[in-house]
Amino acid sequence: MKPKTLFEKIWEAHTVVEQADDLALLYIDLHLVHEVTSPQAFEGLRLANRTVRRPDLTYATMDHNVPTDNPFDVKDEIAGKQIATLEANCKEFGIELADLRSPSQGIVHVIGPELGLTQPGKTIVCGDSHTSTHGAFGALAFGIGTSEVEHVLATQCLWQKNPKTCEVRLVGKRAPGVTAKDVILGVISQYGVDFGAGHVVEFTGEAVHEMSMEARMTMCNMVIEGGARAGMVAPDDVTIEYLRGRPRVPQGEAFEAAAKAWKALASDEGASYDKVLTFDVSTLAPQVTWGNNPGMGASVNGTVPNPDDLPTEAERRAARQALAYMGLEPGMKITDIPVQHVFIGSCTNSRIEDLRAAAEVVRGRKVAQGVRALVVPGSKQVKEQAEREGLHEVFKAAGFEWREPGCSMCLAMNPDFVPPGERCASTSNRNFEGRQGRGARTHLVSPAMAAAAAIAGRFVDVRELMNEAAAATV
Ligand SMILES: CC(C)[C@H](C(=O)O)[C@@H](O)C(=O)O
Ligand code: SF4
Repeated sequence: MKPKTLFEKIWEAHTVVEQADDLALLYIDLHLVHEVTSPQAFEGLRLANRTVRRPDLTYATMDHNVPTDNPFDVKDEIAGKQIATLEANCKEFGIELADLRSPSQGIVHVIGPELGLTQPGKTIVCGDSHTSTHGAFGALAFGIGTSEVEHVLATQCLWQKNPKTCEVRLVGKRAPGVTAKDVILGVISQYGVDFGAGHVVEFTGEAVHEMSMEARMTMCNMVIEGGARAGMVAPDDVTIEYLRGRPRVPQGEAFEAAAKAWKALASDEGASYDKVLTFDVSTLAPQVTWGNNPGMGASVNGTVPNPDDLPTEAERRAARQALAYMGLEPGMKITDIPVQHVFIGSCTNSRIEDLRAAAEVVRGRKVAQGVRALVVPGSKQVKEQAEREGLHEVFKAAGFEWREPGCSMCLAMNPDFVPPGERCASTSNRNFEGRQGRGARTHLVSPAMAAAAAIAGRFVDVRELMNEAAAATV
């Protein structure tokens, strides 16, 4: 039998019918829904007098619009309407909803995995581009548009063009202080924001299998910023142990049987990909983006590039425009860039491990004068866990604000935003113009690097602070 990739196995198992021109009708195992991209989809169902085909495979939450200081105090009219509409739609169509009072509420890509809804081998969709996050479990997970949301609600199926496959082989061992966020930023900087266009990426190699599920999720979350359709990691023991005992996974014997099937999903020896890239993580330093796409990044101990040095006219033009927007000079040291805002949160980096890493850097230190720093846990469960571990006290004692779960400052769709011309060290995934507010200047970093920037008031190599901490404990 021809060896198959993880992607091919899932794709074939879910193809209901195929069309000659590379189109397949896929069965969808899990449909996640949030308040921003669902209202018209439900309206479409109503107008056509349709019901939701599989409410039991559909799960909704609210995250984008929720104010994270007081979730119940929604002042914005559109936000309030979208939240109320989701509530009404879930009731009308019989869909389970993690609403603002639910202990399960949080960012859609954080709660799917932690509830165990996300499982290896599933096809998972959501009207949201960062649905790729769930691929960390060896699922085929991708974002869809609102008309597709309606199609899946009505039929539980979706037409998809057969994508190509791309292996991103991670080689070497990461140095301490270099995180999954740095790896994915490094990959996108090296291979460009469209390296994955038309492809489903599978991360392979020891460096990814050594990673925790949280770290794998960070990588798969951001793979779409490299243009990919989805990201995946083959299920292994780390995957199985993360899922064991979660509320929505099979329990007991059934779990063991499922685990066996999940492990068999891994790409077969000798399976081939349409494209193979390798990335050496051993020489990587913590990354900081300086521009307006996630591929415009540099090592923290490097400099802002001089646009004149770039190879193509298009790159030179893009870099000039980015530097003008970002208010940066060519050749300046990354560590000379000051920050006024620090945001630790988003579906990229708001899980418990992210908060632990940031708290480790912050412990016993103070946020620099003039810096506003926010920690926004990705879900109620992350928040509770962090509070059980006392992380909130570490953050608050240092001068951070400790918030309720939501997308928050990741995008300016709720009251948390960065004012024009001000700069933010952000653990989110997009640094586009205006992403965190009109005129806001976003620098993407890991949670540890964001925490270090909060303490120093500028970008610093977090490894220096880690050494200090280590020295202090000897
Ligand atoms: C609002 C939503 C449609 C959007 C997305 O699809 O990604 C948002 O989550 C984002 O990160 O920009
Ligand atoms: S946290 Fe940011 S990237 Fe993630 S779903 Fe929310 S807005 Fe999109």
